[in-house]
Amino acid sequence: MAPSAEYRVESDGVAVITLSNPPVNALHPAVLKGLFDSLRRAHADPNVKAVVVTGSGKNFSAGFDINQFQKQSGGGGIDGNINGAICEVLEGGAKPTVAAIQGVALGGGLEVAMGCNARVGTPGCRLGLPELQLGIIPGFGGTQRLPRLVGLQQAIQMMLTSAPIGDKAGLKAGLLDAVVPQGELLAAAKRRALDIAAGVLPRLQSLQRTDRLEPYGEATAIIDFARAQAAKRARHLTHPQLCLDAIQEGVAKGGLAGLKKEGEAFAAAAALDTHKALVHIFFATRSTKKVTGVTDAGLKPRKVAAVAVLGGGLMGSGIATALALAGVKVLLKEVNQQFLDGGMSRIRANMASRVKKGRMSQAAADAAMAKVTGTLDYSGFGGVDMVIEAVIEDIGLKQRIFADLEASCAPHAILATNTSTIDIELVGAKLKPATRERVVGAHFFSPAHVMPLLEIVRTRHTSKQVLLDTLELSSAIKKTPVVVGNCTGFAVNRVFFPYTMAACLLMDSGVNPYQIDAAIAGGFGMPMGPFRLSDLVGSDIGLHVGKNFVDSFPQRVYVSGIFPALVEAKRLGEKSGAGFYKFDAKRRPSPDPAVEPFIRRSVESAGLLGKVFGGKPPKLSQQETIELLFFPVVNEGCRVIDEGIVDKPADLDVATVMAMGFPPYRGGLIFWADLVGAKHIVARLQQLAQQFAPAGLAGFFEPCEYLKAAAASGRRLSDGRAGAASKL
Ligand SMILES: C[C@H](O)CC(=O)SCCNC(=O)CCNC(=O)[C@H](O)C(C)(C)COP(=O)(O)OP(=O)(O)OC[C@H]1O[C@@H](n2cnc3c(N)ncnc32)[C@H](O)[C@@H]1OP(=O)(O)O
Repeated sequence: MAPSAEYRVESDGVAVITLSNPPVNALHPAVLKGLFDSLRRAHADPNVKAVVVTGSGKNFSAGFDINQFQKQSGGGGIDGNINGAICEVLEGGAKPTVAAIQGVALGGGLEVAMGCNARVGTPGCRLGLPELQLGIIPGFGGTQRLPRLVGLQQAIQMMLTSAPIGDKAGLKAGLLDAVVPQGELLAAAKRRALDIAAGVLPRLQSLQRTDRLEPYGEATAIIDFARAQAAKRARHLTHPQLCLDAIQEGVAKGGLAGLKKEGEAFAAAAALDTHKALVHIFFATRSTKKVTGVTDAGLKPRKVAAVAVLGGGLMGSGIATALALAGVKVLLKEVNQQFLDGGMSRIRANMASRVKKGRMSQAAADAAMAKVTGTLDYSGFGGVDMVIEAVIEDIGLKQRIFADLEASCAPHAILATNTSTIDIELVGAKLKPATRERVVGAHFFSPAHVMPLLEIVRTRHTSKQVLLDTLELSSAIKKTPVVVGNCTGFAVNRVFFPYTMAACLLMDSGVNPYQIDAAIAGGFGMPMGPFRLSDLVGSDIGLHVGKNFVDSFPQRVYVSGIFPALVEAKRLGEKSGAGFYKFDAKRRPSPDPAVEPFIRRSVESAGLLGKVFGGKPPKLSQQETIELLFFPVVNEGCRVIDEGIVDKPADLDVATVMAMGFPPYRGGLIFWADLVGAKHIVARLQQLAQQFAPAGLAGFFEPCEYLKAAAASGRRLSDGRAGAASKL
């Protein structure tokens, strides 16, 4: 159905304009044109007394059509004409306008609603201005009208957090004038529009209102505070400040001046790489669910209603929590009563923590907990649609478990393993060929009920139906899935291993690890630096996982002496109270002088100072540190693309943002690498390979063929490699 705005005049003299662009009525230019043409028609028609604007289907509108940002540069072609039209024909035309809101009214959608003279909502509707999440600011007058409707304090909060509010909060704040059941929406909106036309209710224009705005001194203090907060929380981002500039101008000089400033600030934000990166992540996140040859194969996903989870440890209990929260029946199996009780209480604690944080009610937590049943044997396994095995990383144990599953489960049941290191083919190696088609990797990230990514690992045997069902389950439990091929580390851990290794290599060259952390966290924008992360994960885990990469890719690893030494001294990180950092009772980290002897010994045994740097530790700028750590990661990411481990390069962007904490406003690993440029990355890696060759470490930096080919041809790394043999 082509995007449009439908127009009809009803017998009571109300013109109903319906925004129509399924599924969310995004404001495509054709919808906007239709809206304004219809409004002009209504104002010119003597039979029309008032206008109601609504959306087709389940939603009012999710805002401006984000696809336009990718098609056109400079903010998708948004200009002052739209704001002019909103003022003239929506807010201030001859006939009053009322918005009838169901579902979402977000971004430009809410801005259109705020341009109307009143708003009627339905239970469950969601109202918000999430533009900052896309690296832009509201551009259809939202920076001016929202503060005038709900007050500056709440408006700024809504814009800076991008978080929508519901119908009750909307009514309380004054954003909605009434909330009525869905079936009465249109009638109630029409009645209100006719009452305004008849002068029974006042005709309010949001842009002219000042009654909800705080007094000037207070308003300035609120804006100043918001600026300081935004500078602290989003120090790499300028668009929150641009948003506040527009708000401030409106408060100081009035709504029309504010609108003008909003237009300038919008254009400035739209020109930044941040906006391009965030729009890329928006679409990339949605496109991971579309897997070539799987989701386009004409198969129907089967519902996974009951899942058995094997192992109630940290991962198993987290997975069980995620499933139960989504209403999936869970059978939790452990080897003895003590372990089972431990697993059940971990799930209960996960639920309790959500209740404490106000994220769910106690009643909802109880209902979710009631979905979980504990067991010590396989007797109930015949009734489940899927099993997720989350026991320790022991190949023999896993093979035995999968043989038991083959015997105990129904012939349709999906048999998934949550391994992060073991070859999935090996896990299913001893099963019948038909059973192997049902074996898949379901790699959750810890804590599994919190982390948003799920790596779905397919083997050469995994059937398309099993992949489709697992994708469906992943959506049901609100995880973003990335389907990947089977290799050591799959996609996420595989691109991650050179990161920690490069950090250690730099430390072993004599660079202070706290300085490295500062460059990567504060400087680049990762949630924490590699050494702080190592303390979070645990040096014992790091050492264990690292061995897999040393075995699989010996030609391009760096093995530091620091991890075995830390593990031996029981400096395991946060869980033992000390690692690279020391931790207080509240688990707050601070640099620890006691780790210095460990570092000194590691530097001495590495011998890099002498072999590579002539005895003097290198003095690297922040940028050089970032390049030394991330270019090997990009290099490995390119190998992952080249080997067909991911379906498309954008999947790696989503995976690195969601699992590694790569800053979303940099667009993910490969998007960022393209902004830096393959040519520069190759040149720098070659230079590093040469520099570290005397220590036998050229292979750690040597750029791969995919990267070199892109640098030579000028192709973007995110274009993927046409014709590459895919493992998917
Ligand atoms: C000038 C203005 O100030 C500028 C703007 O308005 S910018 C736009 C501001 N609006 C937004 O940021 C809202 C973005 N959308 C969302 O948050 C969510 O999509 C939603 C809450 C509306 C719905 O979520 P959900 O039900 O999970 O469905 P979701 O998969 O996200 O979206 C359904 C489809 O609509 C598309 N879509 C959602 N919002 C869209 C938009 N504003 N423009 C274009 N397409 C959009 C999605 O890409 C997806 O397409 P697909 O099926 O082809 O993958």
